[in-house]
Amino acid sequence: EKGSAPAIPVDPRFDIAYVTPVTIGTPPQTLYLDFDTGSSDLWVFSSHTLASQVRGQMIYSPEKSTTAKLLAGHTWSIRYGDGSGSLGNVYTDNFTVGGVTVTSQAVQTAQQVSTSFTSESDIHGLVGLGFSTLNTVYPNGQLTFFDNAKSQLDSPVFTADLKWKKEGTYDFGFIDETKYTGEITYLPVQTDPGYWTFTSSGYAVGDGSFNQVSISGIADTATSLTYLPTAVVTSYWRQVEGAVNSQYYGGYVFPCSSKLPSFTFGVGSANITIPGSYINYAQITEGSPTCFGGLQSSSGLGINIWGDVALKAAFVVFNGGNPPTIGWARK
Ligand SMILES: O=C(CNCCc1c[nH]c2ccccc12)Nc1scc(-c2ccccc2)c1C(=O)NCc1ccccc1
Repeated sequence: EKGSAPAIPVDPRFDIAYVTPVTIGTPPQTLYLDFDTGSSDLWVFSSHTLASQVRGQMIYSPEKSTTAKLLAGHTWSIRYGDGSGSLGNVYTDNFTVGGVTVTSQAVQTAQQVSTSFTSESDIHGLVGLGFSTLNTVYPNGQLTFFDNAKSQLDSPVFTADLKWKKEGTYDFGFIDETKYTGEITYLPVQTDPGYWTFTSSGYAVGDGSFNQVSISGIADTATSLTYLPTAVVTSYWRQVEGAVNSQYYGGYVFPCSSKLPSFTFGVGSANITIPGSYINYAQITEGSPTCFGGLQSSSGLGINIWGDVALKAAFVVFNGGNPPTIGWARK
């Protein structure tokens, strides 16, 4: 089996996230979910979510699905690094994305969500594509959609082809050769604690010299920006006149009129180049002459995150084989 589904940017002004249509239950209920390689819970806005915390999101109503089954005595609660989070109960039901169906997928129904999720009416939940060890369901952890689907896929892989301000795709079970140029470079993945963690071989700013330095970080489709070590990020923004690391705005800001240099990162003996335009993330407020950078320091996080700003410059293969590996190609 194999499938393909669109990755639709939530806000065409700036790619804060990408959502993908899925159907849950019988008869099928359609929701648009954020596919997330940086976590492993599949949770949705639901008929159980506090009404005051729902603002236009589509919801999953298990009571309207003839195939929904409550996973009695199970609950979940997740907290993301940005302080956002959600919690609730668990059902199993039919879950389909891009034509691939898992018949008894654990679907975590939210009873409560934090304000950042309430305010994002285009995101109706998340589909965790990290390793199932990160799943928060208690007392028994549940498998991700990919772990459940793996055995029925032609190949135990999924790929991300995210695009700048345009619709991209997630493919399941196959690698579409038309989506990339040159070769795919595969790297080993550290699966502990459960992220797709790999080590980049270094970086270059614009057409400057390449700095050979190992940068261990996670490939995260649901983190908008890219967070790298301070030394790397400082050497990038030093090339931009007027760029400052603003305490007030919580990161590097710069004059929107700047022409930003590209950022190249090493993957084995190959490399991926992020065009400067991808690193001009957004005006700090509508109409402001000051813009917020898409490349920020990871020093406050304790982890380096290759988020959408980096991923959308590449074709990325998440290989769930034994051992798992991650593949990068230019496109
Ligand atoms: O959680 C995810 C992926 N799901 C995000 C879902 C989500 C959370 N608000 C959302 C809002 C909209 C859509 C999806 C989400 N990735 C990881 S791995 C490690 C960290 C981390 C650990 C410690 C400290 C910091 C990060 C994060 C993290 O918190 N990223 C979000 C972020 C990272 C930095 C800054 C802001 C956000």
